[in-house]
Amino acid sequence: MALYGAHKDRGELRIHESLDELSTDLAAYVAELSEVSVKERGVFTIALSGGSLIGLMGKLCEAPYNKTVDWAKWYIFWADERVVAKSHSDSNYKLAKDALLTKVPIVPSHVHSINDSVSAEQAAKDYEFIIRQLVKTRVISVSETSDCPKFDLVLLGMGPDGHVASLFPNHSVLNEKDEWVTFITDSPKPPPERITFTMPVINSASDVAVVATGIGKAKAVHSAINNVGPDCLSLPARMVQPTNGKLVWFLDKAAASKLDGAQLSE
Ligand SMILES: O=C1O[C@H](COP(=O)(O)O)[C@@H](O)[C@H](O)[C@H]1O
Repeated sequence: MALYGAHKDRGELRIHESLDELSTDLAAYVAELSEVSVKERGVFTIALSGGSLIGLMGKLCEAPYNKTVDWAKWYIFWADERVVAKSHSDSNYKLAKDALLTKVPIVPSHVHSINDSVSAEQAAKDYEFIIRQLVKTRVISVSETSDCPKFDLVLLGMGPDGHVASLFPNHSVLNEKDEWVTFITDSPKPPPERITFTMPVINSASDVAVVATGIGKAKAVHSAINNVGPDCLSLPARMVQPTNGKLVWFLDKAAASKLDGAQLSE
C-alpha cells in the first residue's frame, strides 16, 4: 500500500512498497498531466532524464495508456543528455527510444534530441536554440515570472550524490541563471561531457517529479526533503523548488527510509 503525504514546503511525497507499484503510479500521474495539458493547451511538453527513471516509465506503453494517451500531442525533450552518439549505450535518447519512444505512436518530428555531432558547448547552444524556437511558436509555454520556458512536466531522476539532470553538487553550473541549457565537460559520473537544463528552467516547469529508488539514495532524499546536512541548501535535489509549479517525489520505501517529519496517509 502506497503512502501519500506532503512535506510543508518540499512538495508531495508518494512512497511505494515496490517498484511495480511505483511504476503504476508514475504512469497514471504522467497520463493525467498529459490529458490536462492537451485539454488546456493542445500539446504536452515533457522533459525526460536518463537512468533508472526510464525503466520505471514502462507502464505508459501498456494498456490502457498505450491507447488512451494522446501521443500525437506529445513533444519530448531531455532535461539532460550525455554528449555521445545517439546510438551509444550511454545516450539518454537511446535509452528512452528503446524503452518508450518506439513503443507508442509519438510523432518523430516532436522528439527533440541533441545534436550529437558537435562539441558539448555547441550541443547546449543548439538545444537552447530549438527550445527558443518552440517558445516563439508557443508549443512550449513561458513562465509568468521569468523569461524561462515552462515545460508541462520535467521528470528527474536523482543520483546517490543528490544530482539531478546533469547538475552535480558543488559544480559552478548550479548557479547558472542566464542560459536555459548549459554544458559540462567534467561530470563526476561518466561520461564527462553532458548538456543540462539549468536550475531556473527546471524550476519554471508546471510540474516537476523526482523519482528516486533504493537505499543508496536514502541519505540524499533525507537531505533534500528534510533539509539536513551542512550543505543541504546547495544540494541540487534540494534546489529543485518550482516557482509556480508543483513538485512530486516518487520514492520507494528504501529511498524514503531516512525521512522524518512527513504527514503520511495510506
Ligand atoms: O547520469 C545520470 O544520472 C541520473 C540518475 O540516474 P539513476 O540511474 O541513478 O536513476 C539521471 O537522472 C540523469 O538523467 C543521468 O544523466
